[in-house]
Amino acid sequence: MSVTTSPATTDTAPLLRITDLAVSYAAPRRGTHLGTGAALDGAELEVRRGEIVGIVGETGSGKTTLARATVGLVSPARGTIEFDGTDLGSLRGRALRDFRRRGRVQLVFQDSLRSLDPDLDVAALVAEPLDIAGGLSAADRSQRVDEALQEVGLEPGAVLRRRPGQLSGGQRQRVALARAIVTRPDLLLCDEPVSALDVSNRNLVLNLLDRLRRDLDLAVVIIAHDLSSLAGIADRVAVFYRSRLVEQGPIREVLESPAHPYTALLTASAPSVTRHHRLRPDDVCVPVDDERAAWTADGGCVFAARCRFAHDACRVQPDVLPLGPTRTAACYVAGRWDQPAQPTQPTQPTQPQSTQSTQPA
Ligand SMILES: Nc1ncnc2c1ncn2[C@@H]1O[C@H](COP(=O)(O)OP(=O)(O)OP(=O)(O)O)[C@@H](O)[C@H]1O
Repeated sequence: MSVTTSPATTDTAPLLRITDLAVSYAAPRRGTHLGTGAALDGAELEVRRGEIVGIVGETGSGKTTLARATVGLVSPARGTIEFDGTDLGSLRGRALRDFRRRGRVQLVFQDSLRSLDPDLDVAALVAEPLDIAGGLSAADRSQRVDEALQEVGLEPGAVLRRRPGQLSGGQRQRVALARAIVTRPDLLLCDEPVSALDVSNRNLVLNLLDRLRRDLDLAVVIIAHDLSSLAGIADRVAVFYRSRLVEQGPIREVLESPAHPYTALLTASAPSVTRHHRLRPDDVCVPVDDERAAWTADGGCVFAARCRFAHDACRVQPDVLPLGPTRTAACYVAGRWDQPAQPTQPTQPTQPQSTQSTQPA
């Protein structure tokens, strides 16, 4: 697919600002800190109108939890989620109900076959969020449904009376998107929107998301397992590992010179999207080390067990530190893996060197 450039700039205020977000599905065990068993710990994210931000990380790293917390499906244990200047955690009662009803933030679930009610036809599925919002005449409601379907490239007459089981995977994903945009949201969170699709449908859906953010001035968050589905479409990327944000920045910079060893591992595992360096997984990873795995369990760096560059300092989880105006990483040796880690001090903010020059011998 075509490579896009960011229409959003960092000068504009973020539509979504997530700060120090922590979520735990189970109460922390006595005497342990939240990090032990937390689904998400200290997540940060900013998303602007017209911007696509990718969230990438391995299974269980907290990506879906971040999206679920943003739409209020799980409650944070700590941190704030600010949307268009409002702290969503401060909303109560009627204000909260009104916010949810308006559908300004929509989540497209990972599996459209399971998330769409199999007994409803497309007309009812797409109209449902409008019915929750209320206030539309039958004619307006039907017009909005038609418009949303056309916007995602579906001919209303051909699909309105079909049920999810009578649609192809690509069509179902489009219906899920039509349902999400029918309320004219400002922010769309898409959880693995293309992971169940074949390559041609993947590109169609990714291109569609790209067009929607432009046509509708949407802020879009795309959750993915792999960098390759984000490379051609996202403006920025946030990388998660084991409930932690380990790196974020403009996607081209992150791909060309990953600062965190885990990001480097991801890029090394996706050579099709990183023409610019010669990293191999073994350059950043070692077989899991039990001793350093224990560091993680005791509050150390979440990546220490696999990291070729782990150092004594990594017994303490590094904070997310700025590497430049638009880039952060949580690593004591971010992008400077050929230099010794500081035993007690985190690295000072610095631009990562190009990966070529940090290539381990
Ligand atoms: N409803 C739940 N109850 C208990 N634990 C949960 C629940 N949902 C997720 N978790 C746990 O929280 C952690 C983060 O899960 P999450 O689904 O957010 O990760 P993810 O990065 O989206 O994974 P995937 O890519 O597989 O969807 C995992 O350890 C997971 O097992």
